Amino acid sequence: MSRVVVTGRIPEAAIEKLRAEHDVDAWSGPESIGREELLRRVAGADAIVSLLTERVDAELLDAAGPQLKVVANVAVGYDNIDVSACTARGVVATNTPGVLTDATADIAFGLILMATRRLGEGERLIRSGEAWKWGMFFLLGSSLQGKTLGVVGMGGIGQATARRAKAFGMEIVYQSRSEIDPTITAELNARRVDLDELLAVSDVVSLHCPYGPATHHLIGAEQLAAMKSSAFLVNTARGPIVDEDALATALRDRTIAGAGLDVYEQEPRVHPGLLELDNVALLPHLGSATVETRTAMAMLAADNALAVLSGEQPPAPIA
Ligand SMILES: NC(=O)C1=CN([C@@H]2O[C@H](COP(=O)(O)OP(=O)(O)OC[C@H]3O[C@@H](n4cnc5c(N)ncnc54)[C@H](O)[C@@H]3O)[C@@H](O)[C@H]2O)C=CC1
Ligand SMILES: O=CC(=O)O
Repeated sequence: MSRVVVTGRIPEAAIEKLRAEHDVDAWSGPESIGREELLRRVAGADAIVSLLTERVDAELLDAAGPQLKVVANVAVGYDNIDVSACTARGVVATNTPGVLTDATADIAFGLILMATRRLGEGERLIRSGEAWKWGMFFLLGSSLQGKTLGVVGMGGIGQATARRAKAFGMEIVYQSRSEIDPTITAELNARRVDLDELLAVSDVVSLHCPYGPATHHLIGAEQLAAMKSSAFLVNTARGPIVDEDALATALRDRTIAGAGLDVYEQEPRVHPGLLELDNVALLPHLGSATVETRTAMAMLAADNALAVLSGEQPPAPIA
């Protein structure tokens, strides 16, 4: 029997699956586990099932000890994990791709609608108790039909967001580091462009690339200035891909028309400049937050951990 440490609350079905074979120590406190407690608990662990709020770095891996075999992140994004530090210690790192693709694309498209149709503003107005009535020019937004969606990072979630946009009558352009299956781009009638062209031609720019040194502040003042003044920026990827200071300024000065955000540079802190603005829709990192999706993510993370502990190839290794 191996020792499995789970760093936060995850669906019970996944805990039961792990418990059927191993000794499981699952953090179940109402708050996230503190760093000191985490460092203490991982000592002697053979597997760590981690949440994206936990930093898995050399310090944590060393605190676990040389018997550690696997870090199974319950997320597709793994910018919280130092993968080279894992590799250097012979620890397999895994993630949960695929199972959260549709849920996250739904939130990306929800933010596109919130931003372009001013849904948050309308909701806030009703709840404020202020008088309102239908008017020809009341809370006018922007239509999506015939407009262009620019997808930055045409992986699983980028493609699923593009599919939704196509159903809304949008044209698709995309920028991606890797080659995309031509049958998918043909189905979406999607045209590959570089970032400069994408920013210049898109009415909505939606970010779906991973976060890392190559994408830190990929969108800053210069890129925002290169967008149409009528365009919207949507970020469901990771906060630090966007320079939030620059975004707050661009939204305030109407360099761009609006934005929709699910992720933030210093989560859970939201840039105070954004909180003051009406032309940005703000969600609290809800991308994969459905019962079905979170269960599927936790089960995949459990399968990843169990496979490595049995000496098998995990279903979703990071590299
Ligand atoms: N808001 C939320 O709750 C969620 C956020 N995410 C974020 O979405 C990201 C994408 O997830 P998936 O689509 O499943 O991953 P994926 O690996 O299928 O797609 C990522 C795509 O980005 C491309 N890419 C990598 N570097 C790039 C760069 N510098 N510029 C442009 N494209 C680049 C890759 O080639 C790949 O096509 C995750 O890394 C995660 O950070 C994922 C799930 C939920
Ligand atoms: O942000 C969520 C993820 O799975 O990545």
